[in-house]
Amino acid sequence: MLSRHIWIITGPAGCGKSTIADYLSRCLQVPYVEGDEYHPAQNVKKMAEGIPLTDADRWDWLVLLRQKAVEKLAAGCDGVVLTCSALKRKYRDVIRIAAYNDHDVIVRFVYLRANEKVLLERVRARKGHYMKDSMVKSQINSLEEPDESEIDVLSVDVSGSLSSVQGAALAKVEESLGED
Ligand SMILES: Nc1ncnc2c1ncn2[C@@H]1O[C@H](COP(=O)(O)OP(=O)(O)OP(=O)(O)O)[C@@H](O)[C@H]1O
Ligand SMILES: O=C(O)[C@H](O)[C@@H](O)[C@H](O)[C@H](O)CO
Repeated sequence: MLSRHIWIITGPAGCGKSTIADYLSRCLQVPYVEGDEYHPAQNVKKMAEGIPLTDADRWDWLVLLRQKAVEKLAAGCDGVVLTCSALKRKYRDVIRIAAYNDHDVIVRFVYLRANEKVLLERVRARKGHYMKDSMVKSQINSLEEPDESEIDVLSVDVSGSLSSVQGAALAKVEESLGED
């Protein structure tokens, strides 16, 4: 059987996860699961009040996102694009379990790398979203950037224009598809 990919688009608030996930899912012609839609109401309420989530707040949500992605593959899709901040290594490990459970599944992270200044600019420019710029600091404090030991991570610098970031992300995904 052909391997099927979970492309998980990660990084802190404002790095462009939703924007890049939408683009990649259209290019790859696979469905897109928006992780933010699966936060329980109490998580959204906390974030909207400027209170960072804890590990305990995120745990069930991460397991649910893994399940949603696996369900798409089980339904016959060749792949799925999933957005999830996955700020810490142990959160990424929760998603990696999908590949341990089923060896036909390949998990690849696309980490959207941005400094605090870029994140603040993008969150401030965005209208009508519960995640305000006051949360960027806590996102960065929680972030454990993937290092070279996490060989399933494709890292993309997102400080450039949207079209350049889209191109760079797609190129890394296509290169990875060729290797897988
Ligand atoms: N490369 C880019 N250049 C300029 N603006 C961008 C770029 N990428 C994304 N944006 C804009 O930055 C804002 C944040 O992007 P987006 O909502 O996709 O981020 P996100 O990581 O999904 O955020 P969150 O985790 O808070 O939902 C949006 O207004 C988006 O249009
Ligand atoms: O783990 C987290 O703290 C959350 O997933 C956040 O990253 C938000 O979901 C996202 O930024 C919404 O704007």
